Amino acid sequence: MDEAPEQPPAPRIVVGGALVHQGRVLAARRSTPAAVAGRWEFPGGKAEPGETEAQALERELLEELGVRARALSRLPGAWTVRPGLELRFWTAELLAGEPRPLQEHDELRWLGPDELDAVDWIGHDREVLPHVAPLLHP
Ligand SMILES: Nc1nc2c([nH]c(=O)n2[C@H]2C[C@H](O)[C@@H](COP(=O)(O)OP(=O)(O)OP(=O)(O)O)O2)c(=O)[nH]1
Repeated sequence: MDEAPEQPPAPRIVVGGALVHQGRVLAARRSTPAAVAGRWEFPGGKAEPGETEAQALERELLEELGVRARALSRLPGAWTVRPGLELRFWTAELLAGEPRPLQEHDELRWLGPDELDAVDWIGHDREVLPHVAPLLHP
C-alpha cells in the first residue's frame, strides 16, 4: 500500500471580529498577555474543535464583551500568529447588549472611519483595516 504524503497539521484558527454598529467598529485594548498588552485588536479568540469560525466568534464576543452578535462574512487575508495558529477576520453585527471589557481587555472604543488610525493596533489587525474602513460611515 502506498504511504500517504505527509500533510502538515491543519492550523488552529483564531477569529477576530470587526463588530460594526451604527457606522463604527469596536476596537478592544488587550490587558493580557504581556506581548500584546496595551495594543488594540478586534475581539475574538480561538475556535474550539467542531466549531465553525462564525460560532467561535459569536461565543467569544459573548464571553469577552457580554453581547449577542452575529458573524456576517469573512474578510480577505489570513495571518500566522505563531506556527500552528492562523488569524482570520470576520465582520459581525450587534444583536443585543452593550459591550463591556469582561475578559482580556481593559478598554473599548467605537471608531468611525476617520478614527481607525487613532489606536495602536496589533500589526496583523492594522493590515485588515483597508477592508473595514468601507463598512463605516461618519
Ligand atoms: N482575539 C484576537 N487575537 C489576536 C488578534 N490579532 C492577533 O494578533 N491576535 C493574537 C493574540 C493571541 O496571541 C492570539 C489569540 O488568542 P486569544 O487569547 O484571543 O484566544 P482565546 O480568547 O481563545 O484565549 P486562550 O485560548 O488563549 O485562553 O492571536 C485579534 O484581532 N483578535
